[in-house]
Amino acid sequence: MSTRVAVIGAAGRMGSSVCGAVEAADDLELVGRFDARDDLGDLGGAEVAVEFSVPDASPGNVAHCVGRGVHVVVGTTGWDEGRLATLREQLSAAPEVGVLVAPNFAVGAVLMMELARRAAPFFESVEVVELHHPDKVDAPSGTAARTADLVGAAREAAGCDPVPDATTHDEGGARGAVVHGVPVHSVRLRGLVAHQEVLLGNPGETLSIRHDSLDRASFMTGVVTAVREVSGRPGLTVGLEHYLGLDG
Ligand SMILES: NC(=O)C1=CN([C@@H]2O[C@H](COP(=O)(O)OP(=O)(O)OC[C@H]3O[C@@H](n4cnc5c(N)ncnc54)[C@H](O)[C@@H]3O)[C@@H](O)[C@H]2O)C=CC1
Ligand SMILES: O=C(O)C1=N[C@H](C(=O)O)C[C@H](O)C1
Repeated sequence: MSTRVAVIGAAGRMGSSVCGAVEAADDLELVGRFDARDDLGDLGGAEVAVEFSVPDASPGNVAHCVGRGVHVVVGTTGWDEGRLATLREQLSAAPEVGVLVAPNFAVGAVLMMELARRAAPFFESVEVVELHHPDKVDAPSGTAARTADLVGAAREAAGCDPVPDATTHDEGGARGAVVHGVPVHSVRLRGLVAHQEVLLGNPGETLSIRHDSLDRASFMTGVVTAVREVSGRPGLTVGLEHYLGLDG
């Protein structure tokens, strides 16, 4: 029996790739493609929805799915703590439904975040540089925000000092955004897809942890894995690492 899948944001860069990946999988059946202004209705009878739209629309779309008992795999950015708390409440009324919110579905990016989290307490300095195609509407990227959060929390738990920085004049914001005490810099450049480097420094040494998504194919294995597993993981999961056994 195939799993019936709907894609929300289906006309977009990610949504159209996901439609192709679902169609190519023998055990999945694409039953609905939805984009802006479409009525999600019964989601074409889907058991699982995949949501790659825009940050402002994603919470409403996910709530619609949860309200109809449809499991959801969410890749859209913008899921801050407030939005996640609201989703947890919605899920408490539908305890059988599984939702995965993952800032990045590329296996290498998940490993980059985990390596950065583990390395961060051993270094005085840490900064994140994310680089993306110029059609991206949000900055910093969801991956960079999540990385900085994980790194900041790990440093806090280890009792690290704040990253050293003598800057007193930065009228133009050249030192970037600061997320959980970690400077984050965003580059938008034609020709790029999705890239990130975590830079760590100590006296006399640096460590760079870099991941490059050269094609949206990099996200599809993670998305398809999540579609297959989400119904067996009720409640809210944040991060693909939990589906890959990297959370132990
Ligand atoms: N988690 C991950 O691994 C990845 C996440 N992303 C994120 O996924 C999101 C989408 O990225 P792209 O596909 O590159 O953007 P895109 O702009 O190509 O596609 C977004 C699509 O959503 C549609 N849309 C707008 N409002 C909608 C609504 N109310 N309901 C349904 N659809 C609506 C748009 O018409 C468009 O077709 C972004 O937040 C991006 O950061 C992107 C790549 C990987
Ligand atoms: O918009 C993109 O392209 C991407 N968005 C996600 C993010 O903001 O982290 C994941 C990946 O970086 C590609």
